[in-house]
Amino acid sequence: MDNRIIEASCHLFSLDEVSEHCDETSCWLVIEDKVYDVTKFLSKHPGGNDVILENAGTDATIAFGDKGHSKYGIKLLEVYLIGELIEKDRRFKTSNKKEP
Ligand code: HEM
Repeated sequence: MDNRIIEASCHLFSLDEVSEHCDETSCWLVIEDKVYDVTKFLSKHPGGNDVILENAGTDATIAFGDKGHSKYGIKLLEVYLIGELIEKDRRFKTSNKKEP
């Protein structure tokens, strides 16, 4: 298990906080209640930065899932994981993490 991921998952954010990171200077996405900072990935995205920026600061679960990303694409998300949503903003309710 990757310690970096465990540590990153301890950070809890609200959707409001995520929504402040909505452009190329700071671009966060929510996918299945996890929060990703993909700012550094924008210029590397094979699908271009526009499609990510259109979803910047929002829950991009559907947008990401709709494009049929490969296993590699899904795995790559882990690199950009910074935390997860607070309980009240979760849609998937899969986390056991307690809020501080
Ligand atoms: C809402 C967000 C996103 C949208 C709408 C989106 C859309 C797309 C589209 C349309 C392609 C196809 C490009 C082509 O074939 O010309 C693509 C490819 C790809 N995307 Fe995304 N993407 C999103 C976020 C991400 C994120 C966050 C990652 C990883 C950190 C990622 C990783 C990849 C990879 C690796 C490919 C190449 C094909 C594959 O391996 O699946 N994408 N994306």
